[in-house]
Amino acid sequence: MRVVLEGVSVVRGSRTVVHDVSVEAAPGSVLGVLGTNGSGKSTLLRTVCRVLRPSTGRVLLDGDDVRDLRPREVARRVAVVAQDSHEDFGITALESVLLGRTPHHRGFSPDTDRDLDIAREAMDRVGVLGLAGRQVAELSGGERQRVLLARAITQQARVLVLDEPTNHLDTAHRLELMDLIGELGLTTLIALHDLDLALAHCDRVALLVEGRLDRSGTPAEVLTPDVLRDRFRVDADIVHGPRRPHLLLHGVARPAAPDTLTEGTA
Ligand SMILES: Nc1ncnc2c1ncn2[C@@H]1O[C@H](COP(=O)(O)OP(=O)(O)OP(=O)(O)O)[C@@H](O)[C@H]1O
Repeated sequence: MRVVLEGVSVVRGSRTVVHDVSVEAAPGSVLGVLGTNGSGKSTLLRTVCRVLRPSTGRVLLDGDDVRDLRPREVARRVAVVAQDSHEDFGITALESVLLGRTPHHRGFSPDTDRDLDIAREAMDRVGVLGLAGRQVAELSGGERQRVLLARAITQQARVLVLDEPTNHLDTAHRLELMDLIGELGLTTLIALHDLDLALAHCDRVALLVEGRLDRSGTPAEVLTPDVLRDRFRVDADIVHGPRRPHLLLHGVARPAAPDTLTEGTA
């Protein structure tokens, strides 16, 4: 499914926090949404699942404006793993994952054996089947994050929206999650702070700066040493390892010397 954002602006409170962003994710591709804290990544992603409405512009799912789709239809097309979700207390991990089947039910019909099979298979794929009977409230942050991913897979949507899904994960689970996203073959929009993961696992990336699209392209086109210094305040290089490119971080970029800053203004 193709996801197209056309001139999307979003107002939160009294401020416009996303300005006129146009970006596209091709069917089955992984689009990384990058930017420093507060640059508007979560806000932009929330327009795709219609949690937030653009004040101007539109979001198209295979050509259909999400505003014209009923909530159930949006949920059938788009699965979301939000940042630090605190829902689901008082239920088990399996019950939480089964909530992913809700858009496929009529009214309050009970879960079927097929729903259970789909949920268990997703949990197995994400490596959390062993947690099925545990209370969500008792899980670690990383375990809960993986349960939420299993729920998103259980939803069987063709678009996956992930807001910082690697936040709580240890190194191996981070890499496994990014590999799994690739294997799922869904159109994926993913907000990431880990630029090394973005470099290796995204087909394209969109860089937001203060709510505006600064640039987009392949990770190698966007994540150049100049952009890393100017937009992320880090000194870094891209190095090519045997299996994939890596971001080699040297440290925080030093601010430009005062004489450089005033150059040309005297
Ligand atoms: N409910 C709200 N009301 C007003 N402003 C908000 C609200 N939620 C977020 N903002 C502001 O919108 C801007 C973008 O926030 P957003 O959460 O989209 O950024 P982000 O890039 O996802 O940040 P982070 O990397 O820190 O998660 C920020 O300046 C934030 O303070």
